[in-house]
Amino acid sequence: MKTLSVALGARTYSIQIGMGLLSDPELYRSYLQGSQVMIVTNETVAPLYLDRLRQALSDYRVQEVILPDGEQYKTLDVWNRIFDALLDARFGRDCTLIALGGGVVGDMAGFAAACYQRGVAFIQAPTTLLAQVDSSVGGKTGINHPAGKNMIGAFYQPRAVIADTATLETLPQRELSAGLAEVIKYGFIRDAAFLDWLETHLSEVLGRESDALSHIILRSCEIKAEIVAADELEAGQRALLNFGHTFGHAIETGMGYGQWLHGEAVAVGMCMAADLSARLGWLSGADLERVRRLVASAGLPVDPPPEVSAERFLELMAVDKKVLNGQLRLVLLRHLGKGLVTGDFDPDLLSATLHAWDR
Ligand SMILES: NC(=O)c1ccc[n+]([C@@H]2O[C@H](COP(=O)([O-])OP(=O)(O)OC[C@H]3O[C@@H](n4cnc5c(N)ncnc54)[C@H](O)[C@@H]3O)[C@@H](O)[C@H]2O)c1
Ligand SMILES: O=C(O)C(=O)C[C@@H](O)[C@H](O)[C@H](O)COP(=O)(O)O
Ligand SMILES: [Zn+2]
Repeated sequence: MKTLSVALGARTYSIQIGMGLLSDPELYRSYLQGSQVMIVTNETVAPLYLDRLRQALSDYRVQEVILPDGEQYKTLDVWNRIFDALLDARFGRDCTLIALGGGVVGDMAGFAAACYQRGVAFIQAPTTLLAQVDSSVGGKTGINHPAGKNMIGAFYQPRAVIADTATLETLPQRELSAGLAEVIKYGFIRDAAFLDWLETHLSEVLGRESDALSHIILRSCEIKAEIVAADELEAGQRALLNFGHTFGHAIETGMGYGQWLHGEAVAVGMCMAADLSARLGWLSGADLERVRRLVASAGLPVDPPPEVSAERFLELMAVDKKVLNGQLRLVLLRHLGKGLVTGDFDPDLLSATLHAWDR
Protein backbone atom coordinates (compact mmCIF):
# COMPACT_ATOMS: atom_id res chain seq x y z
CA MET A 1 0.00 0.00 0.00
CA LYS A 2 1.18 3.53 -0.81
CA THR A 3 0.07 6.54 1.19
CA LEU A 4 0.07 10.18 0.13
CA SER A 5 -1.14 13.21 1.99
CA VAL A 6 -3.19 16.21 0.93
CA ALA A 7 -1.83 18.91 3.22
CA LEU A 8 -4.66 21.19 4.28
CA GLY A 9 -3.88 22.05 7.89
CA ALA A 10 -6.47 20.62 10.28
CA ARG A 11 -8.27 19.06 7.28
CA THR A 12 -5.20 17.19 6.02
CA TYR A 13 -6.14 13.73 4.78
CA SER A 14 -4.49 10.70 3.29
CA ILE A 15 -4.84 8.92 -0.02
CA GLN A 16 -4.31 5.18 0.37
CA ILE A 17 -3.55 3.29 -2.84
CA GLY A 18 -3.27 -0.50 -3.07
CA MET A 19 -4.75 -3.86 -4.03
CA GLY A 20 -7.61 -5.16 -1.88
CA LEU A 21 -8.01 -2.08 0.33
CA LEU A 22 -11.80 -2.10 0.03
CA SER A 23 -12.00 -5.26 2.18
CA ASP A 24 -9.70 -4.07 4.97
CA PRO A 25 -11.83 -3.28 8.06
CA GLU A 26 -8.92 -1.65 9.92
CA LEU A 27 -8.53 0.99 7.26
CA TYR A 28 -11.96 2.52 7.87
CA ARG A 29 -11.92 2.59 11.65
CA SER A 30 -9.76 5.67 12.04
CA TYR A 31 -11.79 7.68 9.54
CA LEU A 32 -15.33 6.76 10.52
CA GLN A 33 -17.23 9.04 12.76
CA GLY A 34 -20.08 7.53 14.86
CA SER A 35 -21.69 4.22 14.00
CA GLN A 36 -23.89 5.19 11.06
CA VAL A 37 -22.54 4.74 7.54
CA MET A 38 -24.35 5.53 4.28
CA ILE A 39 -22.72 4.00 1.22
CA VAL A 40 -23.56 5.92 -1.95
CA THR A 41 -23.02 3.82 -5.06
CA ASN A 42 -24.69 3.01 -8.37
CA GLU A 43 -26.47 0.13 -10.05
CA THR A 44 -23.32 -1.06 -11.89
CA VAL A 45 -20.87 -0.87 -9.01
CA ALA A 46 -23.20 -2.24 -6.31
CA PRO A 47 -23.34 -5.83 -7.63
CA LEU A 48 -19.54 -5.81 -8.04
CA TYR A 49 -18.26 -4.26 -4.80
CA LEU A 50 -21.02 -3.39 -2.32
CA ASP A 51 -20.85 -6.72 -0.42
CA ARG A 52 -17.08 -6.42 -0.09
CA LEU A 53 -17.37 -2.99 1.50
CA ARG A 54 -20.35 -3.98 3.66
CA GLN A 55 -18.39 -6.92 5.07
CA ALA A 56 -15.49 -4.68 6.00
CA LEU A 57 -17.98 -2.45 7.84
CA SER A 58 -19.79 -5.21 9.71
CA ASP A 59 -19.31 -3.43 13.06
CA TYR A 60 -21.30 -0.41 11.87
CA ARG A 61 -24.93 0.37 11.11
CA VAL A 62 -24.67 0.46 7.32
CA GLN A 63 -27.30 1.58 4.80
CA GLU A 64 -26.87 2.14 1.10
CA VAL A 65 -28.37 4.26 -1.63
CA ILE A 66 -28.01 2.91 -5.16
CA LEU A 67 -28.21 5.59 -7.85
CA PRO A 68 -28.83 5.08 -11.57
CA ASP A 69 -25.60 4.89 -13.59
CA GLY A 70 -24.48 7.68 -15.92
CA GLU A 71 -23.48 11.32 -16.27
CA GLN A 72 -27.09 12.12 -17.29
CA TYR A 73 -28.12 11.27 -13.71
CA LYS A 74 -25.75 13.74 -12.07
CA THR A 75 -28.81 15.93 -11.46
CA LEU A 76 -30.60 17.73 -8.66
CA ASP A 77 -33.46 15.16 -8.62
CA VAL A 78 -31.21 12.11 -8.41
CA TRP A 79 -28.94 13.84 -5.89
CA ASN A 80 -31.99 14.39 -3.68
CA ARG A 81 -32.40 10.62 -3.35
CA ILE A 82 -29.32 10.61 -1.12
CA PHE A 83 -31.12 12.88 1.36
CA ASP A 84 -34.26 10.72 1.16
CA ALA A 85 -32.15 7.71 2.14
CA LEU A 86 -30.37 9.57 4.96
CA LEU A 87 -33.64 10.84 6.40
CA ASP A 88 -35.43 7.48 6.01
CA ALA A 89 -32.59 5.91 7.99
CA ARG A 90 -32.80 8.75 10.56
CA PHE A 91 -29.09 9.32 10.25
CA GLY A 92 -27.73 12.22 12.27
CA ARG A 93 -24.84 14.62 12.10
CA ASP A 94 -22.44 11.95 13.32
CA CYS A 95 -22.96 9.73 10.25
CA THR A 96 -20.36 9.14 7.53
CA LEU A 97 -21.01 8.98 3.78
CA ILE A 98 -18.83 6.69 1.69
CA ALA A 99 -18.77 7.18 -2.08
CA LEU A 100 -18.24 3.80 -3.74
CA GLY A 101 -17.87 4.27 -7.49
CA GLY A 102 -16.53 6.57 -10.17
CA GLY A 103 -16.46 10.33 -10.38
CA VAL A 104 -20.21 10.74 -10.81
CA VAL A 105 -20.97 8.95 -7.55
CA GLY A 106 -18.04 10.69 -5.82
CA ASP A 107 -19.10 14.20 -6.89
CA MET A 108 -22.73 13.63 -5.89
CA ALA A 109 -21.99 11.91 -2.57
CA GLY A 110 -19.41 14.55 -1.65
CA PHE A 111 -21.86 17.35 -2.35
CA ALA A 112 -24.53 15.56 -0.29
CA ALA A 113 -22.04 15.18 2.58
CA ALA A 114 -21.28 18.91 2.36
CA CYS A 115 -25.00 19.76 2.67
CA TYR A 116 -26.61 17.10 4.88
CA GLN A 117 -27.29 18.74 8.23
CA ARG A 118 -24.71 21.35 7.07
CA GLY A 119 -21.89 18.86 6.71
CA VAL A 120 -21.10 15.29 7.72
CA ALA A 121 -18.00 13.11 7.41
CA PHE A 122 -17.16 11.78 3.96
CA ILE A 123 -14.84 9.09 2.56
CA GLN A 124 -14.00 8.50 -1.09
CA ALA A 125 -13.66 4.88 -2.26
CA PRO A 126 -13.00 5.43 -5.99
CA THR A 127 -13.42 2.47 -8.36
CA THR A 128 -12.58 3.96 -11.77
CA LEU A 129 -9.15 5.01 -13.00
CA LEU A 130 -10.44 8.54 -13.47
CA ALA A 131 -11.71 8.69 -9.90
CA GLN A 132 -8.50 7.19 -8.50
CA VAL A 133 -6.25 9.66 -10.33
CA ASP A 134 -8.40 12.77 -10.11
CA SER A 135 -11.99 13.14 -8.91
CA SER A 136 -11.65 11.53 -5.45
CA VAL A 137 -8.88 13.97 -4.52
CA GLY A 138 -9.24 17.69 -3.91
CA GLY A 139 -12.78 18.22 -2.69
CA LYS A 140 -14.58 19.49 -5.80
CA THR A 141 -18.11 18.12 -5.45
CA GLY A 142 -21.31 18.89 -7.31
CA ILE A 143 -23.94 18.19 -9.92
CA ASN A 144 -24.65 19.32 -13.49
CA HIS A 145 -27.21 21.81 -14.79
CA PRO A 146 -28.61 21.54 -18.35
CA ALA A 147 -26.79 24.83 -19.06
CA GLY A 148 -23.40 23.75 -17.76
CA LYS A 149 -21.23 21.07 -16.14
CA ASN A 150 -20.74 21.02 -12.37
CA MET A 151 -22.54 24.34 -12.09
CA ILE A 152 -23.91 23.62 -8.61
CA GLY A 153 -21.55 22.36 -5.94
CA ALA A 154 -19.16 22.99 -3.11
CA PHE A 155 -15.55 22.51 -2.13
CA TYR A 156 -15.74 19.81 0.53
CA GLN A 157 -12.77 17.62 1.34
CA PRO A 158 -13.06 13.92 2.21
CA ARG A 159 -11.66 12.48 5.46
CA ALA A 160 -9.72 9.94 3.39
CA VAL A 161 -9.39 8.47 -0.08
CA ILE A 162 -9.20 4.68 -0.20
CA ALA A 163 -8.29 3.59 -3.73
CA ASP A 164 -8.45 -0.19 -4.18
CA THR A 165 -6.60 -0.80 -7.43
CA ALA A 166 -8.07 -4.32 -7.69
CA THR A 167 -11.41 -2.73 -8.64
CA LEU A 168 -9.86 -1.61 -11.93
CA GLU A 169 -9.88 -5.23 -13.11
CA THR A 170 -13.60 -4.98 -13.97
CA LEU A 171 -13.42 -1.53 -15.58
CA PRO A 172 -14.39 -1.47 -19.28
CA GLN A 173 -11.50 -0.52 -21.61
CA ARG A 174 -13.31 2.63 -22.79
CA GLU A 175 -13.47 3.82 -19.16
CA LEU A 176 -9.79 3.01 -18.62
CA SER A 177 -8.95 5.23 -21.59
CA ALA A 178 -11.22 7.98 -20.26
CA GLY A 179 -9.24 7.93 -17.01
CA LEU A 180 -6.01 8.17 -18.98
CA ALA A 181 -7.07 11.55 -20.34
CA GLU A 182 -6.74 13.06 -16.85
CA VAL A 183 -3.42 11.21 -16.32
CA ILE A 184 -1.97 12.62 -19.54
CA LYS A 185 -3.28 16.04 -18.46
CA TYR A 186 -0.89 16.07 -15.50
CA GLY A 187 2.05 15.49 -17.83
CA PHE A 188 1.00 18.30 -20.17
CA ILE A 189 0.51 20.90 -17.43
CA ARG A 190 3.24 19.99 -14.98
CA ASP A 191 5.63 17.14 -15.73
CA ALA A 192 7.39 16.64 -19.07
CA ALA A 193 9.29 13.61 -17.71
CA PHE A 194 5.97 11.94 -16.89
CA LEU A 195 4.88 12.59 -20.51
CA ASP A 196 8.02 10.80 -21.74
CA TRP A 197 7.28 7.93 -19.34
CA LEU A 198 3.69 7.67 -20.58
CA GLU A 199 4.78 7.57 -24.21
CA THR A 200 7.20 4.73 -23.46
CA HIS A 201 4.95 2.70 -21.16
CA LEU A 202 1.48 3.21 -22.63
CA SER A 203 1.09 -0.40 -23.74
CA GLU A 204 1.74 -1.64 -20.17
CA VAL A 205 -0.83 0.82 -18.87
CA LEU A 206 -3.42 -0.19 -21.47
CA GLY A 207 -2.62 -3.84 -20.68
CA ARG A 208 -3.34 -3.03 -16.99
CA GLU A 209 0.05 -4.21 -15.72
CA SER A 210 -0.15 -3.54 -12.02
CA ASP A 211 3.19 -1.73 -11.66
CA ALA A 212 2.32 0.61 -14.52
CA LEU A 213 -1.15 1.34 -13.13
CA SER A 214 0.23 1.94 -9.63
CA HIS A 215 2.82 4.32 -11.04
CA ILE A 216 0.32 6.47 -12.93
CA ILE A 217 -2.12 6.58 -9.99
CA LEU A 218 0.63 7.56 -7.59
CA ARG A 219 2.21 10.21 -9.82
CA SER A 220 -1.18 11.70 -10.73
CA CYS A 221 -2.25 11.90 -7.07
CA GLU A 222 1.12 13.42 -6.10
CA ILE A 223 0.68 16.22 -8.63
CA LYS A 224 -2.96 16.81 -7.76
CA ALA A 225 -2.31 16.76 -4.01
CA GLU A 226 0.49 19.31 -4.40
CA ILE A 227 -1.65 21.68 -6.46
CA VAL A 228 -4.70 21.36 -4.18
CA ALA A 229 -2.60 21.91 -1.05
CA ALA A 230 -1.25 25.12 -2.58
CA ASP A 231 -4.59 26.44 -3.85
CA GLU A 232 -7.58 24.57 -2.44
CA LEU A 233 -10.28 26.97 -3.67
CA GLU A 234 -8.87 27.62 -7.16
CA ALA A 235 -7.80 31.20 -6.65
CA GLY A 236 -4.81 30.59 -8.90
CA GLN A 237 -2.77 27.59 -9.97
CA ARG A 238 -5.50 24.99 -9.29
CA ALA A 239 -7.14 26.15 -12.52
CA LEU A 240 -4.32 24.32 -14.36
CA LEU A 241 -6.20 21.11 -13.51
CA ASN A 242 -8.86 22.44 -15.85
CA PHE A 243 -6.61 21.98 -18.91
CA GLY A 244 -8.85 20.79 -21.78
CA HIS A 245 -11.98 21.25 -19.68
CA THR A 246 -13.40 24.51 -21.07
CA PHE A 247 -13.63 22.89 -24.51
CA GLY A 248 -14.42 19.48 -22.99
CA HIS A 249 -17.28 20.65 -20.81
CA ALA A 250 -18.76 22.41 -23.86
CA ILE A 251 -18.71 19.06 -25.68
CA GLU A 252 -20.35 17.21 -22.77
CA THR A 253 -23.09 19.81 -22.36
CA GLY A 254 -23.50 20.43 -26.10
CA MET A 255 -23.89 16.73 -26.89
CA GLY A 256 -26.16 16.03 -23.90
CA TYR A 257 -24.63 14.52 -20.76
CA GLY A 258 -23.73 10.86 -21.09
CA GLN A 259 -23.10 10.87 -24.85
CA TRP A 260 -19.39 11.56 -24.50
CA LEU A 261 -17.49 10.35 -21.44
CA HIS A 262 -15.90 13.15 -19.41
CA GLY A 263 -12.41 11.83 -20.15
CA GLU A 264 -13.14 11.65 -23.89
CA ALA A 265 -14.37 15.24 -23.96
CA VAL A 266 -11.32 16.38 -21.98
CA ALA A 267 -9.06 14.48 -24.42
CA VAL A 268 -10.43 16.45 -27.37
CA GLY A 269 -10.41 19.62 -25.26
CA MET A 270 -6.69 19.16 -24.63
CA CYS A 271 -6.07 18.80 -28.38
CA MET A 272 -8.05 22.00 -29.02
CA ALA A 273 -6.21 23.90 -26.28
CA ALA A 274 -2.92 22.63 -27.72
CA ASP A 275 -4.02 23.81 -31.17
CA LEU A 276 -4.61 27.32 -29.79
CA SER A 277 -1.27 27.20 -27.95
CA ALA A 278 0.38 26.41 -31.29
CA ARG A 279 -1.42 29.33 -32.97
CA LEU A 280 0.02 31.56 -30.23
CA GLY A 281 3.48 30.31 -31.16
CA TRP A 282 4.01 28.45 -27.88
CA LEU A 283 3.93 24.91 -29.29
CA SER A 284 5.60 23.77 -32.51
CA GLY A 285 3.85 21.71 -35.17
CA ALA A 286 5.83 18.73 -33.89
CA ASP A 287 4.62 19.37 -30.31
CA LEU A 288 1.03 19.52 -31.50
CA GLU A 289 1.46 16.26 -33.35
CA ARG A 290 2.95 14.72 -30.18
CA VAL A 291 -0.10 15.80 -28.15
CA ARG A 292 -2.51 14.27 -30.68
CA ARG A 293 -0.45 11.08 -31.00
CA LEU A 294 -0.33 10.45 -27.25
CA VAL A 295 -4.05 11.13 -26.82
CA ALA A 296 -4.95 8.86 -29.76
CA SER A 297 -2.59 6.11 -28.55
CA ALA A 298 -4.43 6.11 -25.22
CA GLY A 299 -7.60 5.12 -27.13
CA LEU A 300 -9.12 8.59 -26.98
CA PRO A 301 -10.70 10.87 -29.61
CA VAL A 302 -8.75 13.88 -30.89
CA ASP A 303 -11.46 15.66 -32.93
CA PRO A 304 -14.58 17.46 -31.66
CA PRO A 305 -18.05 16.21 -32.65
CA PRO A 306 -19.44 17.95 -35.76
CA GLU A 307 -22.76 18.41 -33.94
CA VAL A 308 -21.28 21.19 -31.78
CA SER A 309 -20.67 24.18 -34.05
CA ALA A 310 -17.99 26.78 -33.41
CA GLU A 311 -20.70 29.27 -32.39
CA ARG A 312 -22.23 26.78 -29.94
CA PHE A 313 -18.78 26.14 -28.45
CA LEU A 314 -18.43 29.86 -27.79
CA GLU A 315 -21.88 30.06 -26.17
CA LEU A 316 -21.19 27.11 -23.90
CA MET A 317 -17.68 28.22 -23.05
CA ALA A 318 -19.02 31.61 -21.93
CA VAL A 319 -20.47 30.00 -18.75
CA ASP A 320 -17.15 28.41 -17.80
CA LYS A 321 -16.30 28.88 -14.13
CA LYS A 322 -12.95 30.48 -15.00
CA VAL A 323 -14.68 33.44 -16.70
CA LEU A 324 -13.57 36.59 -14.85
CA ASN A 325 -15.20 40.00 -15.34
CA GLY A 326 -16.95 38.57 -18.38
CA GLN A 327 -13.66 37.49 -19.93
CA LEU A 328 -12.99 33.91 -20.93
CA ARG A 329 -9.80 32.45 -19.49
CA LEU A 330 -8.27 29.25 -20.80
CA VAL A 331 -5.58 26.86 -19.69
CA LEU A 332 -3.01 26.73 -22.48
CA LEU A 333 0.46 25.24 -22.84
CA ARG A 334 3.51 27.51 -22.71
CA HIS A 335 5.42 24.38 -23.65
CA LEU A 336 4.87 20.65 -23.13
CA GLY A 337 5.00 20.14 -19.36
CA LYS A 338 4.03 23.72 -18.48
CA GLY A 339 0.45 24.95 -18.42
CA LEU A 340 -0.69 28.51 -17.82
CA VAL A 341 -4.06 30.19 -17.26
CA THR A 342 -4.65 33.19 -19.47
CA GLY A 343 -7.32 35.41 -20.93
CA ASP A 344 -4.72 37.25 -22.92
CA PHE A 345 -5.15 35.82 -26.41
CA ASP A 346 -6.53 37.17 -29.67
CA PRO A 347 -10.19 36.03 -29.98
CA ASP A 348 -9.57 35.52 -33.70
CA LEU A 349 -7.06 32.80 -32.85
CA LEU A 350 -9.63 31.04 -30.67
CA SER A 351 -12.11 31.36 -33.51
CA ALA A 352 -9.51 29.87 -35.87
CA THR A 353 -9.10 26.89 -33.53
CA LEU A 354 -12.86 26.38 -33.30
CA HIS A 355 -13.19 26.56 -37.08
CA ALA A 356 -10.15 24.40 -37.77
CA TRP A 357 -12.21 21.25 -37.70
CA ASP A 358 -14.29 20.95 -40.81
CA ARG A 359 -17.98 20.74 -39.92
N1 LIG B 1 -14.36 16.32 -8.51
C1 LIG B 1 -13.36 16.33 -9.37
O1 LIG B 1 -12.28 16.86 -9.10
C2 LIG B 1 -13.53 15.66 -10.69
C3 LIG B 1 -12.40 15.36 -11.47
C4 LIG B 1 -12.59 14.69 -12.68
C5 LIG B 1 -13.87 14.30 -13.07
N2 LIG B 1 -14.92 14.59 -12.28
C6 LIG B 1 -16.27 14.12 -12.64
O2 LIG B 1 -16.23 12.70 -12.61
C7 LIG B 1 -17.16 12.18 -13.55
C8 LIG B 1 -16.48 11.15 -14.42
O3 LIG B 1 -16.02 10.10 -13.59
P1 LIG B 1 -15.80 8.63 -14.14
O4 LIG B 1 -15.02 8.69 -15.39
O5 LIG B 1 -15.33 7.81 -13.02
O6 LIG B 1 -17.26 8.23 -14.61
P2 LIG B 1 -18.43 7.38 -13.88
O7 LIG B 1 -18.53 7.72 -12.46
O8 LIG B 1 -19.63 7.57 -14.74
O9 LIG B 1 -17.90 5.89 -14.01
C9 LIG B 1 -17.69 5.36 -15.29
C10 LIG B 1 -18.44 4.03 -15.51
O10 LIG B 1 -17.74 2.97 -14.89
C11 LIG B 1 -18.62 2.23 -14.03
N3 LIG B 1 -17.77 1.69 -12.99
C12 LIG B 1 -17.26 2.32 -11.92
N4 LIG B 1 -16.36 1.54 -11.30
C13 LIG B 1 -16.33 0.37 -11.97
C14 LIG B 1 -15.58 -0.82 -11.83
N5 LIG B 1 -14.65 -0.94 -10.91
N6 LIG B 1 -15.81 -1.83 -12.69
C15 LIG B 1 -16.73 -1.68 -13.68
N7 LIG B 1 -17.44 -0.57 -13.89
C16 LIG B 1 -17.23 0.46 -13.05
C17 LIG B 1 -19.64 3.25 -13.63
O11 LIG B 1 -20.82 2.63 -13.17
C18 LIG B 1 -19.84 4.00 -14.93
O12 LIG B 1 -20.67 3.28 -15.79
C19 LIG B 1 -17.69 13.37 -14.32
O13 LIG B 1 -18.95 13.72 -13.82
C20 LIG B 1 -16.68 14.46 -14.04
O14 LIG B 1 -17.25 15.74 -14.12
C21 LIG B 1 -14.78 15.24 -11.10
O1 LIG C 1 -9.81 19.31 -9.28
C1 LIG C 1 -9.84 20.23 -10.11
O2 LIG C 1 -9.62 21.40 -9.79
C2 LIG C 1 -10.17 19.94 -11.53
O3 LIG C 1 -10.39 20.88 -12.29
C3 LIG C 1 -10.22 18.53 -11.96
C4 LIG C 1 -11.03 18.28 -13.22
O4 LIG C 1 -10.50 17.10 -13.82
C5 LIG C 1 -12.50 18.01 -12.94
O5 LIG C 1 -13.14 17.57 -14.10
C6 LIG C 1 -13.28 19.14 -12.30
O6 LIG C 1 -14.50 18.68 -11.81
C7 LIG C 1 -13.57 20.27 -13.22
O7 LIG C 1 -13.90 21.34 -12.41
P1 LIG C 1 -14.85 22.54 -12.81
O8 LIG C 1 -14.58 23.50 -11.70
O9 LIG C 1 -14.40 23.04 -14.14
O10 LIG C 1 -16.22 22.02 -12.86
ZN1 LIG D 1 -11.83 16.38 -15.34
